[in-house]
Order: sequence, then structure tokens, then C-alpha cells
Amino acid sequence: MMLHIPEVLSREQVAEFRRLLDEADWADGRATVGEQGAQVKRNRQLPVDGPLAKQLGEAVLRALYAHPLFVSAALPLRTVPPLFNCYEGGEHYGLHVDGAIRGVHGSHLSLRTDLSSTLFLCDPDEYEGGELVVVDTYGSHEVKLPAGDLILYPSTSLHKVEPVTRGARICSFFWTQSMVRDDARRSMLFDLDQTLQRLRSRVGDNEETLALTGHYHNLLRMWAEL
Ligand SMILES: O=C(O)CCC(=O)C(=O)O
Ligand SMILES: [Fe+2]
Repeated sequence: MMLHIPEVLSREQVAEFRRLLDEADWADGRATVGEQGAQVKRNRQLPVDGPLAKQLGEAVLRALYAHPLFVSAALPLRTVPPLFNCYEGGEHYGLHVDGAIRGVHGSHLSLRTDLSSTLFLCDPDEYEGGELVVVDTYGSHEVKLPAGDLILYPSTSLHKVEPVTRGARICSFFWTQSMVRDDARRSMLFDLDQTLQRLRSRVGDNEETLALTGHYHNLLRMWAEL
């Protein structure tokens, strides 16, 4: 399931991020990628262990875990410290798949990449090109979102970033291990949760909504791995 999650960061937060990122020193993006990705990756990133990446990464995680739509859709167990990238002057990232396991920088922890996220920090009219293209069984999907919005997609998908031919595209990107590794099961839980919330806001709480809430939790109990 691919999901657009609006307003993970407010306009004020985005402006503050941009002010800090505009003064940042960017490094070659190939520092954090495997052999296959390195052949097609042409962009720049904030050094993972730098103070700015840590400060902004923590702010992204706080916003993310407080966002009900992200929590409902991702059922996150843990998320790597967010990274930040920049593409300009024709920079791009060719078709690739994200590695299945990622180490967490500065620790002995690793996680399984179930979900990939790109959080846009520029508005679409600030740059030309730079679409994130995600390929799945239903075809290929082009994504370019307002600053502050996030796209969540299964890490199993092939994807690429088109060349940026004008301006600069600045984003945060990261991977999440979900409590429910199977995309189909996670999508069903998300649909059930969202439908139930809409139903409760329409008819209030009753015997049936209580029973459905029970089914949601019992399915989650059956499928969650912690
Ligand atoms: O910049 C993006 O939107 C995605 C980056 C990406 O696919 C990656 O770093 O693996
Ligand atoms: Fe990727």
C-alpha cells in the first residue's frame, strides 16, 4: 500500500528546517548505499552522524510518531534515524530496491525495512523534475508532494527519483520496521481501523463498534511481532 500522509511537519517547522538545511554541508549520497544503488545514485546527503542530521532527524521522528495516520498505516516497531538528501543540477537516483536490512548508525541495532518514506521539504513549484516513481504490481506511480507531506510505500517496490532540472529538491527519507511485516495484512488493519473511526464518528459507540474494535485488536494480536 502506498499512502500520502499530509502535514507531518507544519509550515513553520518546514521553514525552520529549510533555514538550517540551506547552510548545511552536503556530502556524496553514495556513502550510505550498497553496490547496486551506488551505480545509479547521484545526489547529496547530510552526513549521518552530523549534529544537524541528528537534531532534525529527532524532530521528524517526534512528528511522525505523533501522527495518527502514520501510526495506523505503518504500525511502526522502529524507524532508522531519518536521513536528508538534496538533488539539483540534473542529479537523480536510478531504479533500485532498498536493502532488506539496515544498521542503525552508531549502534549495534539493525532493522528490517518494511516501509520506505520520503518527507518532502520543498514545494513542487520550487523545482522541475525530481518525481519519486514507485513501481508496483498496479503500474508506476509518480509522487511529488507539498512541503511537510510524506509518502509511505512498501520497501519491496522498485523506485527511482527523476533528474532535477531546475531548482533543488530537499527531502528527508528513512525506513521503518513494522510490527506487521506483511503488506496485505497491514493494509487490511489500516482499512479496518480507518473505517471503524469513521463509523464511530458517524454513529457513536455501540455494541457493533465495540465488537469490531475487538476484531481489530485480536487480528493485531495475531499478526504483530515485537
Ligand atoms: O529521495 C527520495 O525520495 C528517495 C531516496 C531513495 O530512494 C533512497 O535513498 O533509497
Ligand atoms: Fe530507495
